[in-house]
Amino acid sequence: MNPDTDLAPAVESILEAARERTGGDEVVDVDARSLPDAIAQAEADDRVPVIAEVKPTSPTSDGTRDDDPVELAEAMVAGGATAISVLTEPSHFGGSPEALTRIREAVDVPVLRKDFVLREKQLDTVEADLLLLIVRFLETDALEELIGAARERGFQPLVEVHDRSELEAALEVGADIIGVNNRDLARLEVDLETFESVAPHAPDEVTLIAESGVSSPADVRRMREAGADALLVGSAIMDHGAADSDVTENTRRLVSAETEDET
Ligand SMILES: O=P(O)(O)OC[C@@H](O)[C@@H](O)c1c[nH]c2ccccc12
Repeated sequence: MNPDTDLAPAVESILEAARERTGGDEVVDVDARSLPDAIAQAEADDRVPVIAEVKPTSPTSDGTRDDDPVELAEAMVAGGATAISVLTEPSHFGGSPEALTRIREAVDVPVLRKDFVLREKQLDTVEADLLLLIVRFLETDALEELIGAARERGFQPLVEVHDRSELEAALEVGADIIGVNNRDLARLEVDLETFESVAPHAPDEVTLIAESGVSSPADVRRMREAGADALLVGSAIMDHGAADSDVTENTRRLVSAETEDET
């Protein structure tokens, strides 16, 4: 959309690092686990569909968790997570493609690769079920090409938007899994109203995900009432400030937000 304008300094430096990174040489061929199927299964079990994120740290988190990523992912699945998101960005999020590969071997839910993908070459690093593409960083033509290239390799593209015009751009190029990021990439502030204002403009057949800033069962219910098919939650589950925080319990609390009346 407006590549590289008005971004927070941390985001600028992440993009700079991403431009330097290339993927592997072997074109991957993924047999993807379906996110819509996993969401339907969660709904059938009365679990709120939560995509729990393994994020060792971030530019906005108040600490770093150096737990084994596989143990974290398994703890999230034990808490009822529908899918796992894994940050593979190394410079600001403490992530790695290897961690994702190990997690995908260890769990049987869909796994999202969360990174700053700018070029097709970056797609060939690692097999994942879903691949994040961020509209903000990509011209429409590049977005369309990357969606095609991702699908050719078997990935389900999850296209991230932040406002209505980005949503229109995503729909125009055929995105069918769309995440609305409540965090803006200019000031890095979170506002759940972002999802509420964008969601009504998405057609029903799109799988719509509320991303970022969901920290309590009340937030979960608020996003679900606004039309979220699933929620993407990192910080509230990782709880970076508390190294011994129970990731399974943190996940379960959000997953059961519609069946237990905790606030
Ligand atoms: O930790 P939170 O506020 O629950 O947010 C998770 C996830 O939405 C966030 O990590 C995220 C959303 N879009 C991104 C793009 C790149 C890196 C990270 C992200």
